[in-house]
Amino acid sequence: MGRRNRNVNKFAQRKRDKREQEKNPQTKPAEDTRKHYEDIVRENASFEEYYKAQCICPEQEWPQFMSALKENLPTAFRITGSKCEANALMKIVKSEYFSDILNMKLKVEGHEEEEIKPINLPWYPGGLAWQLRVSRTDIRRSEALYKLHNFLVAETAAGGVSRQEAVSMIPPVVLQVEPHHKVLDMCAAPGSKTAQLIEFLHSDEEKMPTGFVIANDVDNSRCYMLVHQAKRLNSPCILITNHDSAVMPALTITDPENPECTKPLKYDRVLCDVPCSGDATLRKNPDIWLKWSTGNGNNLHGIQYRVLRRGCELLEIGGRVVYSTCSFNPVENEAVVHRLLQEAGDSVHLVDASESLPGLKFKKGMTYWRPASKDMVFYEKYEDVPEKWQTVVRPQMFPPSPENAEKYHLDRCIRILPHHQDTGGFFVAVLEKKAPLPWEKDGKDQENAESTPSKPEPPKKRRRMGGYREDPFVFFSGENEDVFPCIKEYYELKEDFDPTCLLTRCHIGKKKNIYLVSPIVKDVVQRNDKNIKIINTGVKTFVRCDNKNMTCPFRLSQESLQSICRFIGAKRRLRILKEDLILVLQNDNPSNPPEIKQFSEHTQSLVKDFATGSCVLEYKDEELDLILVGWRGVHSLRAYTATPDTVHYLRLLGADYSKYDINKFKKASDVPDETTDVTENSQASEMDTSNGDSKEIEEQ
Ligand SMILES: C[S@@+](CC[C@H](N)C(=O)[O-])C[C@H]1O[C@@H](n2cnc3c(N)ncnc32)[C@H](O)[C@@H]1O
Repeated sequence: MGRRNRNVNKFAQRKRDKREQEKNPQTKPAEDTRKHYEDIVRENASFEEYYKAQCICPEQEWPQFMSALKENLPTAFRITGSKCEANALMKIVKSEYFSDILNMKLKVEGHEEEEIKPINLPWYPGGLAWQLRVSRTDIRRSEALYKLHNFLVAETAAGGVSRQEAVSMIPPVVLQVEPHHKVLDMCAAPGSKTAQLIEFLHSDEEKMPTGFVIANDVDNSRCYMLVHQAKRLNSPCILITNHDSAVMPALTITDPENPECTKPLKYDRVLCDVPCSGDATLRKNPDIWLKWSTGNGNNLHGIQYRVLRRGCELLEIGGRVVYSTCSFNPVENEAVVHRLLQEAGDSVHLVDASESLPGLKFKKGMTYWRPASKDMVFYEKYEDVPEKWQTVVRPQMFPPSPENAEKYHLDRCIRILPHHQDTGGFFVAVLEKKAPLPWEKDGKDQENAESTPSKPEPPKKRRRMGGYREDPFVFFSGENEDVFPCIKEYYELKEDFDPTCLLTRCHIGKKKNIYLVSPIVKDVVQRNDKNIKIINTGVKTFVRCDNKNMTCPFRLSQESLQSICRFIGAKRRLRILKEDLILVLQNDNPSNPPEIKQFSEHTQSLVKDFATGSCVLEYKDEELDLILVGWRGVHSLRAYTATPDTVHYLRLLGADYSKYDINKFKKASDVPDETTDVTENSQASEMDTSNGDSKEIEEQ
């Protein structure tokens, strides 16, 4: 897995906003909505009454709770990518960015001067996550912080940093994903937690994980946000599906002990980050102050329970489910967990996950609460609920009786309140499956059937599925697949490379892009693509490039270089010096690449007998181990990187990238001509986001 990314959906969003505005001039443009957010009065009497009555926070902390909730949310981010790149970036962050702002105070409109003070989140593995005491908007609007802002934007685009709310990072941490785990993310879009799951899956960088992540969402258009996330992380071990997870079909895989047979796919890890009222995100989404009502939580309890229940059914015995929401409401939280525990008997237990979150302040889960109807009447027991509310306030929403409360250990749930450590609020519960669920034991459940001989699928009625029809996933048949022999020869692919893990997205016609998946993902796709709508899988590996100076019609793509590099022979690899790598990166204009005579003697001698065409550029020192897609032209050598990646590598190499580091507060006339903005205002970076793919190959 590597880092990489594109800004395309931001660009596309702006286009959509513009089109929407043209169609419907009443629609407020995004900037207006932001202004409107600032005008919102951050108060809601029902919200206060409801949560005071639930005792969600100790009485003496109530003022701090409410005042934290009314503040804007601090910025948080994680450093991502391979271990050596993450370590190098961490050093740069601390020395170049944080040293500048450590004692800086920022005057934010309408507030006292604020210290920015970066805080390392003690509970995040590897110390890779940080929080700054200023909001995203404050960073964007402050000239004093323009370099930090540029850094965050460019590294987010390059995949070196992920901006994510601090508390939202918790569920993947407590899920404890390992490289061999089969993971299901049931409600995954837009995918910030999926990204973490993939990072944990790839924690052993030496090997391709034997596990995988299925990222699912019911909303077809939101599934494309997941595609964007997956592309950023370049993993061949992810599959994006589009289904209602409350009725997620049981998929099948080949039984490894009996390859002639299939068995039901059970997951080792399941994340249920369910749809919720979102009232713990009030700091980020102040419009919730305007529309908050008890009805929201009550209406969501049912779907939240069904998703969790299905998650537990699909879980392997011994496996772990994490249930999370960004809501404070016990009806959406403890009540859902309690309902599941009650029905599951001894087969599912709540786990105390606090040890895996050292230094995190939180409140233990509640064992008592009172559901309320929309008119703010609170009920002690279901029998008190008037008939007209009985379909809304359901019996399963009530807490356990005092004599039963202890056995469920609801206090093992974790509730984070905004004043605990100046974050958003959050709820998380970790459950383990100890035995089959009571309704799985009767043997009637087909999904639990043992290994069964695989037979050809009977023709099925094609279900109508939402959204566009996806292109097919067409796997290579093997060594003899028409284009494979020339690829194998040109890149000297090793014998252990399995060509059947390559696929294209068309049955007929010239193959254009060739994608790679891991063997287990191939198995899941091949066995199930008629049972579930698969939106996307595979990482772009070879791209058609019919070029007269290359004997193979396919060049490498940066996206899968981390996965495929170990199979590529010495014939197509160039280990160049630091100064030469800097030279290609600083001269990334495809129409004017550096000529071979400009390189060091070392590199010139390597290139002398090196055939023209696509290749791997390698650079290694005590700290860095970089691989980039390159192109050896007749007279030139260049890297095939998109602008954010170019900046990322120059930054890691300690080279000059000032031409990209624009101070947008300066007048255009003050900025030298050759500068190229890589911040979010730059159309250049947004368009040029395809890892160099959009740049035509020059040939001399
Ligand atoms: C809280 S968001 C998930 C956030 C996501 N896990 C992340 O970290 O970026 C809830 C998601 O659940 C999806 N959703 C709602 N009902 C669903 C269902 N029945 N099955 C699957 N997904 C559902 C929504 O479309 C939404 O994208």
